[in-house]
Amino acid sequence: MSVTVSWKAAGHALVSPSEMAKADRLAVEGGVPSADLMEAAGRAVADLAAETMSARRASGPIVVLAGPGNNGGDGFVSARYLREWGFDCAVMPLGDPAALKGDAALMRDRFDGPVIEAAPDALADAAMIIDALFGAGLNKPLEGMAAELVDAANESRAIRIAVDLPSGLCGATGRVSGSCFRADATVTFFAPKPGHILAPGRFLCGGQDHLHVADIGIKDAILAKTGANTYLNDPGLWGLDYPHAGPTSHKYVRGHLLVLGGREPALGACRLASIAALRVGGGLVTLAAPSETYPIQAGALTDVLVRRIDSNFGFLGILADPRIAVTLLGPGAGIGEKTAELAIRALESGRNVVLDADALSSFAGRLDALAVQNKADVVLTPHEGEFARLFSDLDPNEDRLGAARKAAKRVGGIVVLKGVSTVIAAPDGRAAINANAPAWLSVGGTGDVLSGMIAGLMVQGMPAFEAACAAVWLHGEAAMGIGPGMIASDLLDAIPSVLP
Ligand SMILES: NC(=O)C1=CN([C@@H]2O[C@H](COP(=O)(O)OP(=O)(O)OC[C@H]3O[C@@H](n4cnc5c(N)ncnc54)[C@H](O)[C@@H]3O)[C@@H](O)[C@H]2O)[C@@H](O)CC1
Ligand SMILES: Nc1ncnc2c1ncn2[C@@H]1O[C@H](COP(=O)(O)OP(=O)(O)O)[C@@H](O)[C@H]1O
Ligand SMILES: [K+]
Repeated sequence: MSVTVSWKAAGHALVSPSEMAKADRLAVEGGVPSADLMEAAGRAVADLAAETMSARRASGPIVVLAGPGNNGGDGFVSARYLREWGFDCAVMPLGDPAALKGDAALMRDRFDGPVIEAAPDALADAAMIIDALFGAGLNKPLEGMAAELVDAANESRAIRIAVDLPSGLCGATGRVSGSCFRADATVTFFAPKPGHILAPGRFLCGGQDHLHVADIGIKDAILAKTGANTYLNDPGLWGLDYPHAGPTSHKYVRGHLLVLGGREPALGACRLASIAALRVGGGLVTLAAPSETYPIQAGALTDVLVRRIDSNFGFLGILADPRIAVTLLGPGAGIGEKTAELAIRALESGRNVVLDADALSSFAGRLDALAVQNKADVVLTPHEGEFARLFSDLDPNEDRLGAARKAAKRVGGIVVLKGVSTVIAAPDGRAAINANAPAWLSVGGTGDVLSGMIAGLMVQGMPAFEAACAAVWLHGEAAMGIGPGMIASDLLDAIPSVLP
């Protein structure tokens, strides 16, 4: 038996179902018979099924649910191998198997084992259920017998394996409407799809350690020809751009960041961001504190330079220092005209700018005010609420990846759409999906730490998209290492342990 490749070893490009269809077409045009692709796909499913039966010491019947398209064809192939290897395996087709076409019909004809009538009750005794109902071709919510079979499978005690995608899950968006197969493990082909990584899809595939990517004979060189520009966020994506300190480093080489100070009640937010920027290697951080908060900030901070500002002019005076390469505005800054004005001036100054929290909300409903001529990079880090205030016509709940991409194009900057599946999108179309963030990050102040980390990497010269991806990944990794009960300031202390 061949062993399927775990997704972590399979590189970090993700292909959408339509890019996958293109890869399939190019492989066939390049001389690979399409039936060979299906044969390899079904074989990989059988490999994982057999390995799982043995690893779990399971015995008993295996039922393959086979849908009306090529996903069903993969199912027939897997059933043939499993019977050849001595397993008690039957195929339960959805609808009339005589209606199968093309390669799927060929694989139906090659299968000479039992074909049983679709009946949810018949799944109760299965030791394993293989879901080959729908994959990339899913185009509407499951209903009728398909939904009943999936619901019965989810309720059964059987081990559940999904072919390509759990049926009901959209491969492009990770969305589910209606029933969806809940897999213990999933085998996909050639490359993972965004839907395997974006929540809730990630959890329905069995989790990241249970997503297997099988080589089915499509050459790696085809990947570039599909136009795929979506990535799993991991160090392979940004490691080469990571700014390591070297013998010639000094604090000015490592960059000087200016952070706009906060107001009541979120006085600590700008401190979290400032310290986070230093923790990722920023050389110097100046916090511009409004005069009424100056004594508090100066008293609370040891490593950050604190300067008093009496008005917007004071901030602009500090910004005039040519050594300041990046400005971060937003954490605790207060929503309103003053903050918006400073953000615009920072953008106009040609500095790289990170806009977070209140600096984003200050542009609610008037995004056009942000569209200033800025030759440098701008990074926006909205959570879903802030995203909705800025981009009311884009719905991340429909298509998180697409919404972040459109937003990035619209503002001409990097958009970091935060949440359980943070998406980092660039105006040139690149996008990364993050998958290492634990749920205990959902506590006040963690977003401030993240924007500080992004600014702290950018100030060292790391390109904006890579800096945002690196910060999001390191932020997740640091949180993972702390565990439940974490608060935002714990992250600051944990950052050094996860730096590359
Ligand atoms: N693209 C490739 O390179 C390869 C694809 N393969 C398999 O082919 C699959 C895609 O095959 P298809 O394009 O035939 O699509 P599917 O087998 O996913 O779906 C088949 C048909 O079901 C219908 N359908 C969709 N959603 C439905 C719903 N909710 N209720 C009822 N009917 C519904 C649609 O008309 C669709 O065309 C992949 O997921 C994968 O398993 C493999 O054979 C290997 C190679
Ligand atoms: N359920 C979750 N799973 C993983 N990460 C989460 C979850 N909820 C929130 N986060 C992360 O926590 C951070 C919260 O940021 P934000 O909402 O801006 O908080 P704050 O403004 O209080 O700092 C973001 O990095 C976000 O991606
Ligand atoms: K499936």
